[in-house]
Amino acid sequence: MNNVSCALTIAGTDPSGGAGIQADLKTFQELQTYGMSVITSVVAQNTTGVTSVHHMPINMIEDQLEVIIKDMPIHALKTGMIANKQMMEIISKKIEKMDAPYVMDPVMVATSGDSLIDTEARSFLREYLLPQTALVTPNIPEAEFITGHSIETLEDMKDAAKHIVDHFNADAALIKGGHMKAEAVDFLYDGSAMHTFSAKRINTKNTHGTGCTYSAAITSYLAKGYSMVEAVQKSKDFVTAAISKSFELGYGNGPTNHWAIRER
Ligand SMILES: Nc1ncnc2c1ncn2[C@@H]1O[C@H](COP(=O)(O)OP(=O)(O)O)[C@@H](O)[C@H]1O
Ligand SMILES: Cc1ncc(COP(=O)(O)OP(=O)(O)O)c(N)n1
Repeated sequence: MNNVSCALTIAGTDPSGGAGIQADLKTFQELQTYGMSVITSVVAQNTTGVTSVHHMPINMIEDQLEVIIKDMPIHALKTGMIANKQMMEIISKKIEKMDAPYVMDPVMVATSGDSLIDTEARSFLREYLLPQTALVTPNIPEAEFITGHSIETLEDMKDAAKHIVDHFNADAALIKGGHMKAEAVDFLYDGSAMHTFSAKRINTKNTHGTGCTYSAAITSYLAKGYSMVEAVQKSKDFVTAAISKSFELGYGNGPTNHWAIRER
């Protein structure tokens, strides 16, 4: 009987290696979790932006999911880029068959400003996928879209986390503060308590894939059996270290460094 923790990512690709499936699998490996992946879209992008996108046919997404469900243990899973409603419908159906905590990274716009999801899918994500989540991890713009409220202050962030849990039935919501000017502080509401995770803001442009890395780390720790609060705290430490040791690669927002913290 293997005692390895297995994590699944359902997301798009990033050939530059900083975000998407590539960032997720690097993070799973760094955190000693067996990583598996289902590709939703092939994205031609680098640290400066997105050139083109090819969406997988729905039957290809369904078949990738089915071959994993039939054969492999899934101890936790995450979703990243899911570009349209048809993809969300089939992914939602398959997640129902997985008895595992589901972390949603509601990827909508890349750091470069390029949109990664259509408007119909944004609404479907809110109405149908959110209630299936153990945790949703929006950044400020994504949380503003989900709640329909503007977020200017730390109190607004806390209100948004509570609103998402109370009104959209996510089990927990983690509002990430990278887009705020102050410290890098995030708020987790788990249905009963508000938890704060903060770190010094690091002066860098290398934040390509931070959200992907963060949600993949949380998925790893959940797969390993940590509680939600423990998983978020350990992942916050991981992503902060990754940003602080990020590489100067590319002419745009460079990638974070996934071997910043290695648990031995
Ligand atoms: N310059 C920074 N210094 C330290 N932490 C940061 C910085 N930018 C973002 N973070 C942290 O990285 C994580 C990702 O947040 P954010 O960048 O807001 O999400 P996304 O990458 O999805 O836009 C959060 O924990 C956030 O607080
Ligand atoms: C395929 C794919 N998924 C997600 C992203 C988002 O990455 P990035 O643009 O760096 O934004 P954060 O991870 O920091 O939220 C992407 N670009 N491509």
